[in-house]
Amino acid sequence: MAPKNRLFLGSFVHSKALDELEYLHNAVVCVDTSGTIVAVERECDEARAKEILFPRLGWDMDDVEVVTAQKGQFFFPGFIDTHLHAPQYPNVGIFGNSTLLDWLNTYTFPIEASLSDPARARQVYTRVIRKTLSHGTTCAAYYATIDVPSTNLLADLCLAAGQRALVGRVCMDQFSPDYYRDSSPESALAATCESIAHIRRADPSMSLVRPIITPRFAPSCSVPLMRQLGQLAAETQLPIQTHISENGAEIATVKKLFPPSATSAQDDSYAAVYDAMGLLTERTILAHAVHLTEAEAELVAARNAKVSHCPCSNTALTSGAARMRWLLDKGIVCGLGTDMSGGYSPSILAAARHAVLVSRHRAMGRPGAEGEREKLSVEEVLFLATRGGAQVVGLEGKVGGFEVGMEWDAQLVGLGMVDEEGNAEEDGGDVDVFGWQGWEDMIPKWVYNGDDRNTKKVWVKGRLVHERK
Ligand SMILES: O=c1[nH]c(=O)c2nc[nH]c2[nH]1
Ligand SMILES: [Zn+2]
Repeated sequence: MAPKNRLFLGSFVHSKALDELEYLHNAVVCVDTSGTIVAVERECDEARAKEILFPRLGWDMDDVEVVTAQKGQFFFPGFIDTHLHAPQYPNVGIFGNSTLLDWLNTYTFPIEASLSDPARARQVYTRVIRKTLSHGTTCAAYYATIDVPSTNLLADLCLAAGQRALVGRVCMDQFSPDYYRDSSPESALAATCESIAHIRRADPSMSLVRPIITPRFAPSCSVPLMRQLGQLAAETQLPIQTHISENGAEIATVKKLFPPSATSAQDDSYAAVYDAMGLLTERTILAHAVHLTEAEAELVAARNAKVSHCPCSNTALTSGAARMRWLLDKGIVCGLGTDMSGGYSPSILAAARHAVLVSRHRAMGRPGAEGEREKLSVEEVLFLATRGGAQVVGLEGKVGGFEVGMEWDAQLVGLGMVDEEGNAEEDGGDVDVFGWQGWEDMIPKWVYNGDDRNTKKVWVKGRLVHERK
């Protein structure tokens, strides 16, 4: 069915600034057939929209779909997951007591290698896309595997399902098992180019799905491979994603594998290695950044590289508690990542909640103003989940908020309004709200207790891509 112009009515909530949400009540948002927001009007209803907006927009009165947020419901921008591994989805929740390097060998490389089976890849990727959409993730920066056909399949499936995505074929030519490793830098580069070409053919305008250059992390990439990928990024201007400073043993490995004599880097720090390889750019997404030194953070900030904060993963793998306030104070653009399956949850709402809690753990033991400053607020983590994420993936101005000219990537959130008999009027999951509670109460209740039961409908670029039955 051809898309219609759409009129969304009700309450809209989005980030205005890092620490400020904006509430638009009794508002309307008009979205045209291309999925672009063409009008936003406060204190307006359907009749008034038809009277004043439709003539201006040249819209046919009788050919518009109307979507109304009911009591206890509101529209919120779609979440952006700035870091996750699609092939690891079957392993969510499975990590035992492992830490990064043994987790990779025990759990992660075997599951990723097994996805060269096309039937399994289709099954897992179909599921991970549906699952993340059902949690309100309208855009995801995916790592696939080293296998080209299944990486391409992931991009195709995102496109078919309507999920906005960056899809990266993983590069790794060392420090990995024989059964799951690129045979040379040249073959890794060729395979990457093959996948890039496929994704570009699949979505020539890159309106929904884009390729992303993906050196797994420094330890698993040789110097020649990293250099070639850096060159490719410079030539193509494509984004890059990788991991940085997640875990102590990993950092020690980087120092051992990449002395400045091998890289011509200014020192043996993790960030300096990427910088010397041409991989630290304004289009680079660095996952974790838990243990960056002062000098490294300055370098990341100077290069305007972005950070994906993955608090569920960092806690699950006992990697550490990222210093988010410190990174933000340096002006480093940050977003949130589930990092499935280092992270155990497909939900960015869960990542947001965990980001708040990790920041409180950082605050403990730091009495007074210093500790207070560590704490992230609900408003801040919702910014990271939406507008911050959009900046991280290079889509700021296009998604992450409700302004004219932006695309309608949104979720309809529904909370459980409790009636006078104590019954919740609709299935609000664990989020019961009472009539006397205001929006400033409802939003934190959603962040702390919400889940996919509250995600009623999800749109990407105006297309309805999930509806909770
Ligand atoms: O969280 C992580 N997940 C991974 O798959 C990975 N590979 C290298 N480093 C990693 N960190
Ligand atoms: Zn990761």
